Amino acid sequence: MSLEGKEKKYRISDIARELQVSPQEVLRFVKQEGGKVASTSSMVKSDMRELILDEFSDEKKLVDETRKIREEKRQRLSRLEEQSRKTYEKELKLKDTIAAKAEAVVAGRKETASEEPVQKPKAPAASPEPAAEPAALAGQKPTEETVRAEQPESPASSGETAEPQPQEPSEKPEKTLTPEPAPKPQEPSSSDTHVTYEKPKNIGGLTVLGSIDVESASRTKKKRKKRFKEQADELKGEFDVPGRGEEEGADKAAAKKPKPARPLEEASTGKKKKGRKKKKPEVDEKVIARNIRSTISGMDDSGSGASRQKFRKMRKIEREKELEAAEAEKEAQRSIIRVTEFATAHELADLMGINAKEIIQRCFTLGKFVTINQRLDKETIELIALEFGFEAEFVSEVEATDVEHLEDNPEDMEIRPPVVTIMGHVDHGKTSLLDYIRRSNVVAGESGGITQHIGAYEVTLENGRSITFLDTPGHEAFTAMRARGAQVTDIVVLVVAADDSVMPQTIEAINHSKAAEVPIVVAINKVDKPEANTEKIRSQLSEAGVLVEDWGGEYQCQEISAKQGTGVEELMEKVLMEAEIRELKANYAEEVNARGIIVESELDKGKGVVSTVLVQRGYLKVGDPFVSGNTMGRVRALMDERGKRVKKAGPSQPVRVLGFEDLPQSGDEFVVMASDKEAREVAQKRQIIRREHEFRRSTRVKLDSIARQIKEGQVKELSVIIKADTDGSIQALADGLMKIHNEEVKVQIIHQGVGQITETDVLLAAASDAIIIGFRVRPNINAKRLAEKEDLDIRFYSVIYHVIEDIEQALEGMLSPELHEESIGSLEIRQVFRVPKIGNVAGCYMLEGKIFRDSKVRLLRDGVQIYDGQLDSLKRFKDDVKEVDAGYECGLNLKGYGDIKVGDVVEAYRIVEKKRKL
Ligand SMILES: Nc1nc2c(ncn2[C@@H]2O[C@H](COP(=O)(O)OP(=O)(O)OP(=O)(O)O)[C@@H](O)[C@H]2O)c(=O)[nH]1
Repeated sequence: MSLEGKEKKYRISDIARELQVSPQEVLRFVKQEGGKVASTSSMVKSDMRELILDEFSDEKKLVDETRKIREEKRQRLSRLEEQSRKTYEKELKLKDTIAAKAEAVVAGRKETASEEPVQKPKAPAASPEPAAEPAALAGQKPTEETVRAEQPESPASSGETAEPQPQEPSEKPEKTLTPEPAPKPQEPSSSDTHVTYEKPKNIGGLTVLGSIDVESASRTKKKRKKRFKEQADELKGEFDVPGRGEEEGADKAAAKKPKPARPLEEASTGKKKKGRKKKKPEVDEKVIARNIRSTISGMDDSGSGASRQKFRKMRKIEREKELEAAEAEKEAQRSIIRVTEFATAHELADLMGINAKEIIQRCFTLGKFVTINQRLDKETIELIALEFGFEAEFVSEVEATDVEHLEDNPEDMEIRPPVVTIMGHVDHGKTSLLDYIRRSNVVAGESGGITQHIGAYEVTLENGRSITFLDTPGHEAFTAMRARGAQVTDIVVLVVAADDSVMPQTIEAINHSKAAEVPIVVAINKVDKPEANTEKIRSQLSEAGVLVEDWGGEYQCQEISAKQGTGVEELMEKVLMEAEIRELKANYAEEVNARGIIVESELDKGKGVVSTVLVQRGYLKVGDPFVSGNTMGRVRALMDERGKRVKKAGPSQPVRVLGFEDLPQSGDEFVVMASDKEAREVAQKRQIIRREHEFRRSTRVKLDSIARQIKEGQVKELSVIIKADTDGSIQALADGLMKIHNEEVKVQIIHQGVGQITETDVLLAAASDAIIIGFRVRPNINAKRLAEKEDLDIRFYSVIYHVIEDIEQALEGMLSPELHEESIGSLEIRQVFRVPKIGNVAGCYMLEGKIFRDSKVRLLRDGVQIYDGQLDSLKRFKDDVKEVDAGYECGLNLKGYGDIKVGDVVEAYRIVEKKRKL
């Protein structure tokens, strides 16, 4: 009674097994439904079980269908086995009979009767028909046995045994066997001793235990035989695997061949009926086992679920191999130290597991004096590491301070939604596809809140499964992320317009996906257009190395119309199928520290830094302290793409995060730390290293430090911008520069032009890390300021030989102390007075700096130098003065030069000697 009252309970893992889904998935669902369960071995009541079955109804259907198919196949197979078993039994019985008869014939008669039975069995053995008989003529069985006991041959089979029967009894065989001589001659057509068939009729000796209507029985038998043969052929065809069929055939032949030999031996020796019987099952088992194996493997090949299983198996093996390789690499990596440039002696010592003193001593022997906290340059680090038997691998600050990746507990790993990027050529419909998916799945299904662009969004399909799309169409974003070491995309949907063709960007997308080893699902778009030619696209794709499934390849392909929405659902199914094959999993444990990747960041006026984080591990929760790139923070708020606040976000879920101290970059890793303190420590460490880099590494190529930069491998070519007063000067300079030979570095002129140095020249130089050579030209004021700000090297020359010499020496690191021109002030000529005896006098306004009476000056017209010399006089009103400051007017005239015009600029400069920096 109490048992009846007790409701039946089911274990979660059993239900999961039944549904062939992950127990964790079921557990999660039960928890979602409010079930109080602790683990996958917890029990649930039948109503919960119903709920689970309901939730996983698709999976259940699939499982049921697979089971049904398997069951059918198994039944057919066992039928076949049964038939073949019976056939063998029959054959062997027949052989016994024949052998016995042969003995009798040898004993009782003359002739070559002993040969006949040997060949005859061959015929029945070749055809499995008799197997149908026992089933059909069950009533005969006892007859067979009884007869065998007395005179084994005759009743053994009503059909085939008819041949030997006539050898002994003459009465019955005639009745029973009259219809048989007809079929017999057909069977042993290969035999050479058919003649003897006629004779057996006279051989009597059978004991009749009962009579049967052989004619009708044989008709039915024949029919059945025929039917069975057809069935067997059909099944054979169905189960046969190329190559296996032959094997099996060979097996059968092998199994059959010895049989005729046995009766022959035995017939001649006339013994061992028992022994023969004992051997029978042995042969049968082997053949059957082989049949089963080949049939099952045939089933495996044909089953769609099985191919997935196969793939999983392959993946498992692959993963094991990867693991082994990783282990081997780990071993090899033990002698490699990952160090940032400009690490301190102390840090380096820590990394190598030695005392900092040893490093200081070693540096001393190398002629370098360093202190424990002194930062070492790349070259020194490499040298010291080598001295201690290590190889230095230089890493970025983020890599160096990478937060330890903790192992995931396999129990916490659950299937996660795939992350998809849509790629394709311009105008092939990427945005339209994204829009359609979004419209049909997101907006429609949700109420309230305006969907914002957050760089990624999750779509839940009708079947309840989700896909996360990275809303950054195009391979640039994909590649940019990858360049930062972030592999976020699981699957690429490659959109190709059916009314166009495979285009350069399509090829690029394919190459990028392949390089990243990301699977591609092809979407042939715009099939609604009359000019759409999908076959052409398939062919072009195959040429581009993407052979689609319909053409026998491995890439799934779906024809769609992003505009009308046709095929989009199927496309999503294919994406999910691809994801399923890949078994994308993530750690769903509540207690692990979440990790993710920054997809996008922006500075919001009201909210501060807002970043979209794609969670990859664990649950990101409000209040979590984190570090991301060089910044850190504490999660102040989490929002979905509709701006709705959420409390947490799990794997593959994109979420807007508030609480960053600074703007992180997309592709930066986002790691939740145990405490604010730890987060701050890591972030600060990264910031220090970054600052040090910026400080230590001169980003600009400078002529006086180029040799060092070449040595450090930072510079492989010296880019030069030439600005000169005339075309002739440019040609002469360019020719001279191109002749400079240096093994490690080559000179490349990236731009040349006549006229003053402008802001554009400076910007170009800044962007391409070039130096500017001004040959008898000067920069305008803006260009000058920009060059100062950008810390750009602009060199001024008036003699071609000096340019070539300087560059040659610079490349060799032998640049002599530089005679550097320092501009001290500039004036603009606003009036020109003609003074008798003196010549032209300029009325000027001091624009900037100062001018001294003994200053060297050059006259510039439109930035081009037209005179270089000295002042003849410098006056304020009528008085001679020694200097004039900015903002004042003055009068001056140039020594020996009177061709001055309003608007010309007089630049005062001095030559200073600057030591070469190396
Ligand atoms: N007839 C038809 N037109 C489509 C289809 N899909 C996209 N289009 C049209 O093709 C044009 C380009 O589509 P987009 O979605 O902007 O293409 P895209 O690849 O995102 O283009 P970019 O963002 O410039 O790279 C638009 O005018 C769409 O209306 C479709 O399935 N059928």
